[in-house]
Amino acid sequence: MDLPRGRHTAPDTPRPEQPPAQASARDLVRTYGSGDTQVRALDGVSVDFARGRLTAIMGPSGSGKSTLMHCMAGLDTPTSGTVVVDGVEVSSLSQRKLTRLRRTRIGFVFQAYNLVPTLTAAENITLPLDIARAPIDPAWFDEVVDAVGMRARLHHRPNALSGGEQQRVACARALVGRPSVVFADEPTGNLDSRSSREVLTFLRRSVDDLGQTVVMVTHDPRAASYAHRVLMLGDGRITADLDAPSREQILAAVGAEDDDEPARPPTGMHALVPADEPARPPTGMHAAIPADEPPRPATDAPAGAETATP
Ligand SMILES: Nc1ncnc2c1ncn2[C@@H]1O[C@H](COP(=O)(O)OP(=O)(O)OP(=O)(O)O)[C@@H](O)[C@H]1O
Repeated sequence: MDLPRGRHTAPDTPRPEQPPAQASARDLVRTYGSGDTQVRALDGVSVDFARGRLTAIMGPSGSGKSTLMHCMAGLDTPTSGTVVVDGVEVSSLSQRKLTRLRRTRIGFVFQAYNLVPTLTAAENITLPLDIARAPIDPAWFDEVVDAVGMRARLHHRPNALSGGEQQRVACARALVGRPSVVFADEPTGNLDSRSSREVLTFLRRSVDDLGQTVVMVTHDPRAASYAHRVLMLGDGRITADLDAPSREQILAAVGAEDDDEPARPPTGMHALVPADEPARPPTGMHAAIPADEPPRPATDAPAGAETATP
């Protein structure tokens, strides 16, 4: 295979330095349609997503990025091949068990934030757990909320939040159930560069500081440079596998020009929290949810809370 220059390995080469896989695909094929119009969106993809790593998936439009992620997350069914998430073979599950897996083991972040407009930020964050009737760990809720810097905005509804803030709420919602893997599909696609940096910094910190495993589809080399690893797809196959590439290496792999964007911001879990944000209250998450708020029907669940959709 003709891989781009840089630190790379062939896709199927064992990666001894990697921690154990949290999610894997073997010989994944996904075709759509039949006959002359059949599209082979995935053409035999085998990949391991290591635990505690941020992996970016890049590639031209139509190369199979979303299809790969949807198959990994149990949102699409492969034509052949296997997907294993957290030791469970996703591709063999019944619909009921698949729904349960998505609710409890997988977090989602989409380009469209998919927040429920009638709920506050705090309620949106806990929505998947509420629908799944799963317990909420107040300390973890606090940690996630502070990590995304949304402490001062917990009572706001989405229409009172900026796009970046809404996406940070969506990130917190994806993480609050401590999923095995978070799948993020173009999480910065609707954001300006500052908000993108905030969301990407959080996603990277969620891996480095909270031990999360994140797989992110992106078109943006700058976004991909936050990843520990970048996979390139082309025509439904993995064409490059880059370890901790620089933005220059990513740009070379995608054949794009550098646009001189400033370097990534300083790291640090709480770097996102504005300096003027008030100190967090001593109480746990229940202080964040108004007592007079009516219970939410399960039908409110947006696509982003799909993990919790019955
Ligand atoms: N539901 C579907 N029915 C038919 N064809 C599909 C379907 N979903 C995806 N495809 C086709 O499969 C191929 C891969 O699509 P996919 O959305 O995975 O690509 P992508 O790399 O995510 O593209 P983009 O960057 O534009 O989102 C494309 O040719 C697409 O048209």
